[in-house]
Amino acid sequence: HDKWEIDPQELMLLDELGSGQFGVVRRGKWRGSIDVAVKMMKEGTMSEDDFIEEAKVMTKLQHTNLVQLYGVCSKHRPIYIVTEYMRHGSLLNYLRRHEASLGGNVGLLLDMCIQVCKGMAYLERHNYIHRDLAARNCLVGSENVVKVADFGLASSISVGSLIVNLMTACRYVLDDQYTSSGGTKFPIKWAPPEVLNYTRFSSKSDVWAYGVLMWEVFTCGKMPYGRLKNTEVVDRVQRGIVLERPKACFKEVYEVMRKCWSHSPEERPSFRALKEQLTSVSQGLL
Ligand SMILES: COc1cc2c(cc1NS(C)(=O)=O)=CC1=C(NCc3c(C)cccc3C)N=NC=21
Repeated sequence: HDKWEIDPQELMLLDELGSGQFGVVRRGKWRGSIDVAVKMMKEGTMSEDDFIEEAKVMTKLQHTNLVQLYGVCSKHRPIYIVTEYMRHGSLLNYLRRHEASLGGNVGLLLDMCIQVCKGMAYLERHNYIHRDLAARNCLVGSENVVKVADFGLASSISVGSLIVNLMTACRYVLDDQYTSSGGTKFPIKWAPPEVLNYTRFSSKSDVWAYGVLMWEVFTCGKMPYGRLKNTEVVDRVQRGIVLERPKACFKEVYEVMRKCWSHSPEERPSFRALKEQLTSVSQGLL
């Protein structure tokens, strides 16, 4: 990926952007004026190949609703991945910080969902599975632009998705964001039955997670299933109990969420179909 190699001399690193969901990320300036975000590979937490793999996946995927890769600095350690800078940070933080102004604005909430849906429809079209879609893994830029990020685990369905499934499971073990004492804290609350039971990831398991993301958006960042323990959530999901309708969410939109939570993956709409449904609901609003 020499095409994607960035000269570290052209990068000026600024403040840290929180070492939360995305690992250690810092704001930066590239060639003096371009705002960027720089993710450093944490030594020893994940293999270098996985880190470079994430960058490789990002070089293949370009869409207005996917966080755009600018390049990598792989000639020194730690390795850097450089992307466009999203000034409002994660969608989850944005929703929680702006509940007052966003709460009543159903049109804006729906528009954010549609933007994520467009990014996911692009991944679906290119046969990539995200595997960890949630509001914490989306980023917000100027003018309420929302982009899907952290598709580091995305992989093409054709290429050994079983291996990636196993890797995914281990990543959740390795990555301290997902482990807690005693067992891995797999993002249970965004996982459909077939993932909970057989780690069978697909674009339709991404659709289930997208339904939960819609619920996060319309509740302005509430935790799905509140304080229920993971075991209780697994039990409910397997018994077909789904999240309740958020107050801010009117019936047509909730109906779309519910379809994303169909027990069998085949009954869930594709992202392509979701995009049509949600845009027509949104036009009905105007
Ligand atoms: C303003 O606040 C932020 C802004 C960003 C941000 C986090 C915050 N703050 S926080 C933690 O949400 O509170 C992460 C990024 C990012 N890309 C991340 C990225 C890189 C660099 C490499 C590979 C993959 C990915 C996803 N572009 N802009 C921002």
